[in-house]
Amino acid sequence: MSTILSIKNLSKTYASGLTALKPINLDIRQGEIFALLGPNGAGKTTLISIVCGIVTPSGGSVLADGHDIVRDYRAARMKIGLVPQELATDSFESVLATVRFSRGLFGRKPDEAHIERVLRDLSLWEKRNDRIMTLSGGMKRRVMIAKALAHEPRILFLDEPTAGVDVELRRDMWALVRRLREQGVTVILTTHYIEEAEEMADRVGVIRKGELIVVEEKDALMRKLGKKQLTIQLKDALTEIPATLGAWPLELASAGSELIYRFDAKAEDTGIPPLLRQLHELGIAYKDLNTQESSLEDIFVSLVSTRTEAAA
Ligand SMILES: Nc1ncnc2c1ncn2[C@@H]1O[C@H](COP(=O)(O)OP(=O)(O)OP(=O)(O)O)[C@@H](O)[C@H]1O
Repeated sequence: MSTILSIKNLSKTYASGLTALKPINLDIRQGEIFALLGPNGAGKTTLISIVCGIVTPSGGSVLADGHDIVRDYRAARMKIGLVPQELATDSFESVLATVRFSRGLFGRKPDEAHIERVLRDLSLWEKRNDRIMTLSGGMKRRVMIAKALAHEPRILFLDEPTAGVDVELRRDMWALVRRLREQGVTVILTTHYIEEAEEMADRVGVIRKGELIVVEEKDALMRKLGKKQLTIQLKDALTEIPATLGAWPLELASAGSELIYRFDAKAEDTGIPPLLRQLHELGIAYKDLNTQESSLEDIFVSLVSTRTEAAA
C-alpha cells in the first residue's frame, strides 16, 4: 500500500517553552483508517494542526500526497479535509451556501453534484436551506463534516468526531467513515472513546507526552498485548485465596464468589487445566466458567500507565 502522508522528525515547542511534540515519524497509508489515541494534552491536536497548516512546526517535514505542507502549502492543503473539535456554530448562512463556500475556499470549481452527494450522505439534504444556527448540535457536526469534504480531500482528519454526540449519530459517523474509505479517502481520527478505535481503525497509534509510543495494526496490537481473563464462579464464596494457590495470578471478585485468572492470550499453554485440577484437589467447587478477551481500552490503559511508571 502506498504512503499518502509522510511525517518525518516532526517536532513542536510552543513559545511558552512547552515541547508538545518530540520528533515524530509516521507514515499513513493510502485508504486506511488510522486512530490516534492519547491522554489529554498528549499532542494529538498539535500534530493535526501542524499537518493542516494551522500551527507552524519547530522542526521536521510533512508530505501530504507528495506535497510539502510548508513549501507547497496550497497543494498540500487541497488534499486535506479537517473536522476540528470545536463546532463553528452561529452562522446565519444556509447549509448549502456554507458547504459551497468551503469548496470555493480551496479554489475548486463549483460542482453541485458533489455537494449534493455529500449532503445526502450526511442526511443533510432536507436541511440544505436551513440556517446553521437553527440546527441541532448533531446536525451542526454533520455540517462540519460536509464542509471538510466539500473540496474532495484525499485525507480526512476527524478530531474527536463523536465527542458528546448521541449513540445514533456515532453509528452514523462510523458508517460514513467506512463509506469514505471505500471511496479511497484516508481517515485519521483522534478519539477518547477507545471503543471507537476498536470498532473502526485498521491501525492505531498511541501518543503520550508528545511521543509516539506505539504504531501497530489494531488486530496485531490486540493479539500481541491482549490478555484473556477466565472468571470462575464459585459454588461457595471464599474469604481469601488459599496460600497453596499463591503461585497463580488470581484475584477474588464479587465478594469472594468469583475467582479471576488472567493469562496471556497468545501463550500455547494457558495454564487453565492445571489450575482447575488444583482447585478440584483443594475441594473448591465451581458452577460456571467464562473467558473474556481484554479490550483495546485495557491495552491502552496498560500502555499509557506502564510508560508513566517508567518515566517516574
Ligand atoms: N498554543 C499553545 N501554546 C502553548 N501550549 C500549547 C498550545 N496548544 C497546546 N499546548 C500544549 O501542548 C500540549 C499538547 O496539547 P494538544 O492540544 O496537542 O493535546 P491533545 O492530545 O490534543 O489533548 P486533548 O485530548 O485534551 O485535546 C498540552 O500540554 C497543551 O497545553
